[in-house]
Amino acid sequence: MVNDLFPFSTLRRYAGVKLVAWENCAQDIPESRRACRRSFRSRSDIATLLGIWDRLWIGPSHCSRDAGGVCSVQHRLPLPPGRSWAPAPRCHALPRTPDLERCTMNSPCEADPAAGPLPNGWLPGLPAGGTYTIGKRANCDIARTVDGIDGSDLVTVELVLTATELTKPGFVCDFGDLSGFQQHVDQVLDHQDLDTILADPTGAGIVAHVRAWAQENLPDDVRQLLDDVRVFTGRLPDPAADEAVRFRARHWLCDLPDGHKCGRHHGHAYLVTLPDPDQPDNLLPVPGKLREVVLSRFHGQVLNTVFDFNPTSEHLAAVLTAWLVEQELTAVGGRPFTVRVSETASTWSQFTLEAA
Ligand SMILES: Nc1nc2c(c(=O)[nH]1)N=C([C@H](O)[C@H](O)COP(=O)(O)OP(=O)(O)OP(=O)(O)O)CN2
Repeated sequence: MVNDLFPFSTLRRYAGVKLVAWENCAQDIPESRRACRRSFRSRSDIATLLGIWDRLWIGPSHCSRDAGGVCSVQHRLPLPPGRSWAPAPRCHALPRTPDLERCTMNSPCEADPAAGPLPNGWLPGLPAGGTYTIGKRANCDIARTVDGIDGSDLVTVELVLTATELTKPGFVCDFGDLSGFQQHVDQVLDHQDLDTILADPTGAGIVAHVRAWAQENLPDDVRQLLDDVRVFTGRLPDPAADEAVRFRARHWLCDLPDGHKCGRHHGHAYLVTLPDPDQPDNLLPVPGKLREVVLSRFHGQVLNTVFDFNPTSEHLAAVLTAWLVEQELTAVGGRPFTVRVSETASTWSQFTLEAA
């Protein structure tokens, strides 16, 4: 009967990969809220799974066969009459699983013989004291006159927010809370002649305009975190090769409102840089050991399986800062590095350890 509902041939397709399932998730089972994660790998595991199949939720939402490390069945099992499915557990802390099969974005899971023990001290955990800073950028193409000369250009406006305590796990505030900023720049400044819109169309005038908008329009709790408004003129240069580590990885974020796009399983082309603590617009060369650890441990991975915390860019910046300290790698003057992690062209997060 079980085989009719969920043919063994279907299961066999997954026999070589790690199968993740959550037990006790059916709505009519009292302990369903305690989503209990189980892994099934071998044929005999799958026999066990068949034995308890009607108590399983097998999750389609976050993992896929090529997801990197954790793979799960893509469809729900049919239920016997009278049983109903609970909603999929949206977020679950997966344990750190360094020895999982490593999957690249383009190839199916296969064991990586080179994946030895994790580098010494990895992961150090999240540091206790320090400052988290996030930035959200919006671009506008503008015409203007500055000192009687044409000053038309591409202008990037950046909101900078700072916190020493994260409000929700991993967030200074959700970048989504700043979406009104992007809309304002798009609607009011972008593709406009600023001479007709602002009393002062220079960088200082744009900063004053955006600061006033932010004071009036950001949600109260977000406004309190606003530290700076910055304006850059012209195309921003790409960091030099030795000043950045680029990696691609997948994740989903917990503690976001229902329907938020970042709660879905998605991926980013990440950029890790080390701003000079004295001159944040200058980047320091990335130590080879940091490059190595980021590429070997993050690239092509599902970050939720690498960390046992919400893999926001703030958290990534913080653990990398802590790791550099643990490795005794320091910035100019022997000070701890500040690490910046950027998920998208318009967002970044960085962490600076509290001065000892
Ligand atoms: N404080 C944080 N908030 C969010 C993070 C984060 O790491 N820290 N991450 C995300 C998502 O992963 C998302 O992909 C990036 O955020 P988003 O604002 O949506 O950035 P975009 O560049 O895609 O901006 P759009 O204005 O939506 O184009 C969410 N929040």
